[in-house]
Amino acid sequence: MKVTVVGAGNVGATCADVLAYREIANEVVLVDIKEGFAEGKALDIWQKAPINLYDTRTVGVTNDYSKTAGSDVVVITSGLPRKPGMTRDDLISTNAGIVQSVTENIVKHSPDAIIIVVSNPLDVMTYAAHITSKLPRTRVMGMAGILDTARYRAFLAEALNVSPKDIQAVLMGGHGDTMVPLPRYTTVGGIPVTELIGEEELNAIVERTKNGGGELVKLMGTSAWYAPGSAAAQMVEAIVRDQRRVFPVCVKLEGEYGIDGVYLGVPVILGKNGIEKIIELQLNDDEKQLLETSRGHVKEVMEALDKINAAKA
Ligand SMILES: NC(=O)c1ccc[n+]([C@@H]2O[C@H](COP(=O)([O-])OP(=O)(O)OC[C@H]3O[C@@H](n4cnc5c(N)ncnc54)[C@H](O)[C@@H]3O)[C@@H](O)[C@H]2O)c1
Ligand SMILES: O=C(O)C[C@H](O)C(=O)O
Repeated sequence: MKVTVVGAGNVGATCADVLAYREIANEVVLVDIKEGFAEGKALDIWQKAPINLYDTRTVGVTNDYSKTAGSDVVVITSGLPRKPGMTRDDLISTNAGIVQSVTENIVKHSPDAIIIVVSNPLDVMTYAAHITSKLPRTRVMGMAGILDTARYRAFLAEALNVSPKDIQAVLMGGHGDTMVPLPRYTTVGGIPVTELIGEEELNAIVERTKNGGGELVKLMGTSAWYAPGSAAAQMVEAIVRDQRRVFPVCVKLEGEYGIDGVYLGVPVILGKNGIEKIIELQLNDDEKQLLETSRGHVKEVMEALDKINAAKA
């Protein structure tokens, strides 16, 4: 299995490293626009192989997509991260240009690839990659839900003083302030979370989760990478090993949840064909309302992208 990761910065290099040391792919190609940068990162990861004992070959290239040819999965992390005081949506005009040109190159050299978008604003960059690639929606998806759910699970594990391994949760909607954590679908070792934690504390955790990316941007001056890079690698693993994992993933909705033509995080089954199935939960009225708010926000940013593209055309 061959996996390309575009963008050898914080998230891309972390993702490549996880793919390598966990031997999720046989070959990982890292691509960056900065001269020598991807080559350096790939060499560093390869030099770790004798220490951490793995065989995955890592190759770095500067903007040379011929080396990515025949990739089974491509992860797009190229683009600016936000700085303190910015929203993810502030990145739209710069990152749309980058994601669209990268997608053209990917599809030219790997027409059968499955594409996982990580660049922000996530839902709209998934839209950008999808319309540029012209691939079926099952093969172009965005990573955010695994990360947002992991933050929620990590905060819950801390509050309950239990292993994060035992916390199962699902979260829906856009990757931003309007994301929709679902306490009704959160369990701790099979026990509904609401039996273990008070409403006020749970609400505080939900709010912290919604602001999870911003909390890290404030602390570090740039956005997160360990959890995001690992989350993207987990999606790659589900695909290349045909694991049929159930994850929240950003995908174009075509009637599911009563939503058409908007890219939102929903629970899916992820396997060798990409999105094998979209799972439709029976949401209650409050949850439906939250999802509708999220849909409205993502739709607005999608329209902003349409305007940017129309102005360029
Ligand atoms: N979806 C998520 O949950 C999530 C999580 C974290 C970060 N992100 C997003 O991922 C993106 C990357 O974040 P980062 O922290 O790795 O940033 P970074 O600045 O460390 O790395 C980005 C890399 O992209 C490269 N790049 C820029 N234009 C390129 C092009 N045309 N072709 C190839 N490479 C190009 C840059 O040279 C840089 O090395 C940001 O947009 C960030 O907001 C998303
Ligand atoms: O917060 C960001 O800008 C990066 C990413 O979307 C995250 O949630 O960590």
